[in-house]
Amino acid sequence: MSVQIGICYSRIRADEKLLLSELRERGHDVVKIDVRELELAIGEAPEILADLDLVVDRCLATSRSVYVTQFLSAYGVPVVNGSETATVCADKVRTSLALDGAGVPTPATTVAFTTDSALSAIESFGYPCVLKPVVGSWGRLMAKIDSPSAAEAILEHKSTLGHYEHKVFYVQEFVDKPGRDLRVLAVDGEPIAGMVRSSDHWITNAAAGAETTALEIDDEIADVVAAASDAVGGGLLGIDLMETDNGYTVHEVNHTVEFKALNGAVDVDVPAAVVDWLEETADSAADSKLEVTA
Ligand SMILES: Nc1ncnc2c1ncn2[C@@H]1O[C@H](COP(=O)(O)OP(=O)(O)OP(=O)(O)O)[C@@H](O)[C@H]1O
Repeated sequence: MSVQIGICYSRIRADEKLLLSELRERGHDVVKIDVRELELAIGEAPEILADLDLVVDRCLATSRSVYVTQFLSAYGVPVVNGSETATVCADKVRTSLALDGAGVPTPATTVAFTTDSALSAIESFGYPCVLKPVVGSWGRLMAKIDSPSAAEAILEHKSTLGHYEHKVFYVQEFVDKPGRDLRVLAVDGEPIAGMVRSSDHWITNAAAGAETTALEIDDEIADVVAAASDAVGGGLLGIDLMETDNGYTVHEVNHTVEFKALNGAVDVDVPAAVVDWLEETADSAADSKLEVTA
C-alpha cells in the first residue's frame, strides 16, 4: 500500500537522499517539509502537514527537532521519532538519567552548574576525564581533561565564552576503550546493522574520520541495544557503545541518526531496512486512526 510520508528537514544530507530515493522507488508519495519555512500555529496544523500518514523528523538542529515533533504530536500527526524520544536524546543529561534509570550501563557522569563545583567533580573523577556539551553532536566541543591546569582553563573558557548551555558542566569518567566504539542502528530496539569505528584519536565517531567496519551483533549487544532503545522511548536510533572490562556501556543515543557511513560499511541495505520499518509504522498509525474514528 502506498503511503504519504513527510520528511522534515533543514538540510538534505546524503542520509535523507538515500531515504527519499528508497521511498520514491517503492511508489510512496513523499512530501518534503523544509522546517525553515514552517509557521507552526498553536491549535491548527499547517496544510502541508495535515493529511500525512507519517512524518519522519530529520532536522539537524536539535531545537527544531524537539519543537517540530511536539507540534506534530499536538496536531495528531504520527511522527518518528516521537517528541519524547527527541527530547531525551537531544540532551546528554536526560539521556544519561534515562539510561541509568532503566538499568542500562552508561559511563559514570556528574553534572555541575559552577566552575568550582565542576572542578571538584573533575578532581573526584581524576585525570583523564571528559567534559561534554549537553547538546551537540559529531564529537564537537568535547574535551579530554588530562591535568588540573587544563581543567581550569577549559572551565574558564566555557564560563566566559560559552553559550548558556555550556554553563551546565557534564563531566564523565574517561572510558579506556580499545581504540574504537560501536554504533548500532536499531528500529524500536531491533538492530538493523552495526559498525565498529576505529581511530587513533580518543574521539572515534565517523564524522571525526574514524575507519568503519561491519560489526557482528551478538546477543549481548542486542540486549543492551534493546534496553537503551526502550529507555529513551524507542524509534529509529543510533546507539553508541564502548567496550569495557565489565561489558558494554552506552554513551550516546542519536535520534536523528546518520546512516550513510553505516550503509557503506555493511552488507545490509540500510535505507531499505529503514523504509521497511517506516512502512510498518505508517500502516499501524493508519490502523489506530481507523480504530479511533470507527
Ligand atoms: N566517556 C568517554 N570516554 C572515552 N571516550 C569517549 C567518552 N565519551 C565519548 N567518547 C568518544 O567520543 C566520541 C563522541 O562522543 P559522543 O557520542 O558522546 O559525542 P557526540 O558529540 O554526541 O557524537 P555523535 O553525534 O557522533 O554521537 C565517541 O564516539 C567515543 O569515541
